[in-house]
Amino acid sequence: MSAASLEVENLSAGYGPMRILENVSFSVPAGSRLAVLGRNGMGKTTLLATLAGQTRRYHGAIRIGATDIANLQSAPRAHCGLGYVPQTRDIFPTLTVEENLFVGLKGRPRSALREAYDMFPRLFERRRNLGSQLSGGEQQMLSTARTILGKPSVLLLDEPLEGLAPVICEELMAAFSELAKTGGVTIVLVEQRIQSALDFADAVLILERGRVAWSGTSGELGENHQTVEELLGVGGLH
Ligand SMILES: Nc1ncnc2c1ncn2[C@@H]1O[C@H](COP(=O)(O)OP(=O)(O)OP(=O)(O)O)[C@@H](O)[C@H]1O
Repeated sequence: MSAASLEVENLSAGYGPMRILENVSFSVPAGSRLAVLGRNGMGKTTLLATLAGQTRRYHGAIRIGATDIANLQSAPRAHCGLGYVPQTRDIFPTLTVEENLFVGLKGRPRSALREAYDMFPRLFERRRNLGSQLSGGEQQMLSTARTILGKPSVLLLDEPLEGLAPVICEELMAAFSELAKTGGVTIVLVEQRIQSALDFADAVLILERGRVAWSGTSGELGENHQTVEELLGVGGLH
């Protein structure tokens, strides 16, 4: 699939009766990169999980290109081009790296595995290792590569750098940037490392208690120290 736009309109969602997101609206043009920022517990993961169809949606539209996917279950959303890499890095620990990647092929030929190995050469080196034998960074690479093999047009990444050493973070961010440049995919990134997110993204959305508190370009936020301090609770970018 090629990159598609993502449009979210008046989205309210939560868990059972507990409303977390309130009237969230934003749009991400095809092929561009949005970073979703916010302090802990502000609804970032809930937003991605809602886009992926894994929470209770009260109302609102979610469009990939011209298709409204809001009433679809998770699996058909994936068929419409939505790729989701959750914070939990849902890999299969008892399968090898290569077997994990097979799951992502979704009917594509085995030769397509080359795309995953080109993106993350470490996975090729460890292709016969079990998922449980991978480091945190390698698990993140595997989870991302498996999703990418499904050729999503919109890719949701939830805190891919969490708990990883700086050198691995750089490796991952470089791979994501390369993917965004050449892979024909629209990317929504939830990240705590603000500077990494700003370096990566074209546009930024800040969530505060489940609502959009600020949106603009990465450049605008980088210069807006007051907003960074008020909404992200940090004195400077890191
Ligand atoms: N499965 C769940 N059931 C009920 N409430 C939940 C569930 N998951 C999250 N919440 C609540 O929803 C709110 C938003 O949580 P969410 O994980 O979306 O925030 P976040 O911005 O991603 O936080 P963090 O940066 O800490 O990961 C929090 O108050 C959290 O306690």
